[in-house]
Amino acid sequence: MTERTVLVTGGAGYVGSHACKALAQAGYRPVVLDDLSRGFRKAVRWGPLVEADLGDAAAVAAAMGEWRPVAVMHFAALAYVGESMGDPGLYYRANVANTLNLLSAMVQAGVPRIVFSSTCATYGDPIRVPIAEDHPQRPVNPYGETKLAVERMLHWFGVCHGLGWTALRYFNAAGADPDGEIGENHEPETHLIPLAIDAARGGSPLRVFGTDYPTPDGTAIRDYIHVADLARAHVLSLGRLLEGGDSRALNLGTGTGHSVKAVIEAVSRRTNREVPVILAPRRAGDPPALVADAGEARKLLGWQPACSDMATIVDTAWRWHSAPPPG
Ligand SMILES: NC(=O)c1ccc[n+]([C@@H]2O[C@H](COP(=O)([O-])OP(=O)(O)OC[C@H]3O[C@@H](n4cnc5c(N)ncnc54)[C@H](O)[C@@H]3O)[C@@H](O)[C@H]2O)c1
Ligand SMILES: O=c1ccn([C@@H]2O[C@H](COP(=O)(O)OP(=O)(O)O[C@H]3O[C@H](CO)[C@@H](O)[C@H](O)[C@H]3O)[C@@H](O)[C@H]2O)c(=O)[nH]1
Repeated sequence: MTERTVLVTGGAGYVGSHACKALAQAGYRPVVLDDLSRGFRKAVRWGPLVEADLGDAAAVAAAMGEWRPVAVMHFAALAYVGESMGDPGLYYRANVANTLNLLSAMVQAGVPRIVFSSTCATYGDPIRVPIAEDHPQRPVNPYGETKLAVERMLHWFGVCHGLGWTALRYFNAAGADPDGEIGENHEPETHLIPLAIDAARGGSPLRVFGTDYPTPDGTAIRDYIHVADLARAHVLSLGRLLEGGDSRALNLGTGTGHSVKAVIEAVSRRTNREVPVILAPRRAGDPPALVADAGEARKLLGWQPACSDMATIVDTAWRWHSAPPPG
């Protein structure tokens, strides 16, 4: 076992690359395993890249044997709700079957701990807001269902193989590295804040999906959590597992909701530009309001969001989208 080495699947992607930076700053060596299908070679800056598909069980087992990590952080997944509704099989293969390859390789190599990217999409349409970890999990799309399947898989690998795990249920990841080294880069981009910024810069007008929600201004409410705060929570979760902390799921959010309209206003304020909008019908599968009760993460990890106020989220995202570093 190489004490400070952490295998980071999906470390060339948005959240994974920020976690690699936080790991390196905390003295770990992040080894990224990514097939670059939706990530970027230039985002792998804090350790080596193993270019491999998680679907290739032999390659995953070989990486585990070669690097002998003390733990795995598992970000690699497909993460578009709409895409999952069009091709659920794709999502079961990418998110469930591939994770089975990963967990099997971990058991075989004796790698005892994993921090997993789960999502508030495992809760489905909330019956209570803010949403705590004991809220019923009834996903309303295959994406959320596959993430829940992995949570159950982790449970049974824990019971049967002694695997230690933390499933971090993120709410809406947003923002960019405050130093401007990395940021959000999805192709196609479907997320609200980058699309609002693009609209402010003269791109396509932003479509506001739904103005008839039962919310104060009629638009949907989400809990936006800065990607650097997410990254820090991963490092704290890893530390907790290394110290023998129990296996569990934790919500990561701020506890404060922002409507689509409020986000647009924040982008407009920061950029000093108008955000052209088109009012559009609701997007299928979008609940009216998702807000986290993240009290457990605060208590167990000693974690506090530090840069998740909307002005900082938009400021870091705007700086990244205005001046991505070359290379
Ligand atoms: N972005 C959010 O708001 C959000 C919210 C909740 C949960 N999550 C979860 O967090 C994780 C990261 O999300 P993201 O926004 O950074 O996504 P992303 O698409 O930016 O990153 C995913 C990375 O995984 C890699 N990958 C995908 N399939 C692979 C495979 N078969 N083999 C190897 N690598 C593969 C991609 O190349 C990419 O680099 C995902 O598991 C996602 O479900 C994201
Ligand atoms: O062009 C757009 C895009 C989004 N929205 C709205 O903005 C809000 C946020 O949408 P988006 O940024 O697409 O995030 P979510 O659909 O909430 O999903 C994200 O957050 C989930 C957890 O909440 C994760 O599981 C997903 O992976 C991640 O994509 C929603 O109300 C959307 O309807 C618009 O009005 N117009």
